[in-house]
Amino acid sequence: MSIIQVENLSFKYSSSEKWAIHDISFTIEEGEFCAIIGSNESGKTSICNAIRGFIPHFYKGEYKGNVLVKGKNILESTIGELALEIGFVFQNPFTQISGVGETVYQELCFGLENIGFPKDKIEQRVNDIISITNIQSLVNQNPFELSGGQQQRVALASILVMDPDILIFDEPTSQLDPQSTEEIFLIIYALKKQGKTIILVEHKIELIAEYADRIILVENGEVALSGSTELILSDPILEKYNVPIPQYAELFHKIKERGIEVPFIPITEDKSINLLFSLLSKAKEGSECP
Ligand SMILES: Nc1ncnc2c1ncn2[C@@H]1O[C@H](COP(=O)(O)OP(=O)(O)OP(=O)(O)O)[C@@H](O)[C@H]1O
Repeated sequence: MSIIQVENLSFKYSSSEKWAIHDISFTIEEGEFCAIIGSNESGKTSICNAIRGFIPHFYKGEYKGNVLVKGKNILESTIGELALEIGFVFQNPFTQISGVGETVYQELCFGLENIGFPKDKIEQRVNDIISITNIQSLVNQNPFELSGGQQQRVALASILVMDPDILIFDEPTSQLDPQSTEEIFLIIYALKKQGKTIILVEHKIELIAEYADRIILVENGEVALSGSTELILSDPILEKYNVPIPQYAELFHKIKERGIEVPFIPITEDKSINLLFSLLSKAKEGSECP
């Protein structure tokens, strides 16, 4: 059974005339890293909100279809119950930090204390997450006095202490510099390796190319394309949806246009280098022929 099943889902916010999500269906498998891409206002955040249950529990409007998480319809769970299954990391870490504690450490303990997690196990859990998110040096600081990148790691840690099986990231690095962005992606990838199911909304196509297993491309509230990351991101059709193709794929399309035979279009640095070496050694062999 798929961990997430979205069946003929449509949603129109009560304040809007337009369907934000229009009759979409897809499934996400346990342990999969799925990126949701698409142009602005295409419906990416609304889909995440629907999986997390914010739609229709918090955002009201016209709702059709079903979202099942681990086989259970989200309409049968409260937002609080869904929080134990699905962690949601927002664009702006500031909104995510509760501020109940004066230090990062207290902030991280808060969620667990709130659900009555055994007191003797809190310390171990919190310390594990501090190490995964690499925030050892921040534990005694006030979370509101940290940089954006540090705050995002604390926000992420506060979600991870709850140990949800599914993690949704909605443009988690849009306000971060390249180094903090890379750090967040490395953490997300480590979580995937631990078996978490990851859903990521992100515009940074090179990072999606590097890390995601699968892509769902959304346009006007509908699923326009869905498939493996390599298949979707190597296809120039992406530009029709205002999504750039990765620079490596673009380069190899140009090489192909010049008449050089290219066996496949790579989307990552590693695969591009390997392919380049193989093309060069073929060319060398050809030139050495008598
Ligand atoms: N709270 C809301 N109330 C009313 N309409 C909304 C609300 N949130 C989103 N919408 C509308 O729903 C549609 C889809 O928006 P959504 O934010 O889901 O798209 P998105 O692809 O995540 O956009 P972006 O990339 O710009 O963040 C848009 O037309 C948007 O104006």
